[in-house]
Amino acid sequence: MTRILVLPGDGIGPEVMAAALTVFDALGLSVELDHDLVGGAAYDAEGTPLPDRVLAKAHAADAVLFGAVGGPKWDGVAYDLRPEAAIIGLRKHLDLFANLRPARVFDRLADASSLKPELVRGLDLMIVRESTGGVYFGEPRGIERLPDGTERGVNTEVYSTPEIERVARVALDLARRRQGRVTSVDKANVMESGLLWRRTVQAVRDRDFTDVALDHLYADNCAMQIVRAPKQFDVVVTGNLFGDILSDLASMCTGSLGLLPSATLGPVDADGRRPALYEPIHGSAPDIAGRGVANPIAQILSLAMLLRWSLGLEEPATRVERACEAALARVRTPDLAAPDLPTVGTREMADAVVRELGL
Ligand SMILES: NC(=O)C1=CN([C@@H]2O[C@H](COP(=O)(O)OP(=O)(O)OC[C@H]3O[C@@H](n4cnc5c(N)ncnc54)[C@H](O)[C@@H]3O)[C@@H](O)[C@H]2O)C=CC1
Ligand SMILES: CC(C)CC(=O)C(=O)O
Ligand SMILES: [Mg+2]
Repeated sequence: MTRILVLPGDGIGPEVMAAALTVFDALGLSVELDHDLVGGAAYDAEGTPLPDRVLAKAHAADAVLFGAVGGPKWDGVAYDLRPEAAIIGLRKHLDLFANLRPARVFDRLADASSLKPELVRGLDLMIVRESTGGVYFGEPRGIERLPDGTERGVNTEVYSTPEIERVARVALDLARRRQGRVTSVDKANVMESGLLWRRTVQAVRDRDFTDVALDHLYADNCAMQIVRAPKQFDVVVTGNLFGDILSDLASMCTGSLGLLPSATLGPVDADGRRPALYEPIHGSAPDIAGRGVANPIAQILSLAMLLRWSLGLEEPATRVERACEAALARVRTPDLAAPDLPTVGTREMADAVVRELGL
């Protein structure tokens, strides 16, 4: 039987996960769920944010549904034991190199964006973020004490040709099934890793994807362009750090960070299996955790991506997405509060989605 590993994590993670599972239950699919600890919850219980047991289950599962990890409680913990090491570790161990972060504006939510409705209405932007390399993983790293008693913090941005090629292929291939345009984002003007990024993406396009239009932007300009005219973009492909930042930025085109799901995909193996993890792009939101007010839509849409990408269940995936849009036309969590609509909590939002599933 198909098996999904469910890892709620910390802060609002368990709250939005419970909401997504309410929707999952309502679909009545014959899929087995296995729940386990990750992040700060696992660190507190077992002294490690990513127990070997959980990693083994993640390898064996058909897909992982992940909530969020982290929080101020663990600020003093060493990086390799911090809650965030769980998501970084899962990406690395499962070789989940392509993090797909779609920012779509639901018609009824165009007014909820921080930008003018006409700038965002109809927006369908796909950010493809490389997620197993770059400065989050590069060596050397650390904080060292210098002879004069001051300290120096070091992180290293590293990308190799194969790492860039494989994520470029994912982005170019996706564009083929969309509007046929990719924008590659780097800082080639000041960073050698960026120059290699730019040359390599261009070479992949020129060799195998001549039907796809490719252009290049510096990351600072791209951030400005996303706010100025987001609809100019189709697929954006970029490294780990820029993709992390630009996707949070893009979320506000849609109205809230609480709306953006993601899929993180690994390489397809000889048996046609592809490791994959699905999670909202937001974090554990400690400032609102425990109050039952978090927006669960990003987590629910992550479930929809899982159904489509890992289980091939296109129809239920589309049904969940449509139900989210319909529910948002009726009720809102506080992050998207509208004067003419009732403001509800996480659980009520999930119930509203279930009501719209049309089962
Ligand atoms: N993949 C993961 O597990 C991630 C973990 N983190 C971790 O999460 C913790 C908090 O990080 P922050 O910088 O505060 O980022 P965050 O994404 O958790 O929150 C940023 C802001 O957005 C709001 N927000 C986020 N999700 C929301 C939702 N579903 N509904 C309504 N409002 C929402 C929060 O209340 C907060 O004001 C840190 O420990 C960080 O390392 C951050 C990003 C991703
Ligand atoms: C722990 C961080 C790298 C997570 C994050 O901000 C993200 O993946 O968006
Ligand atoms: Mg982030």
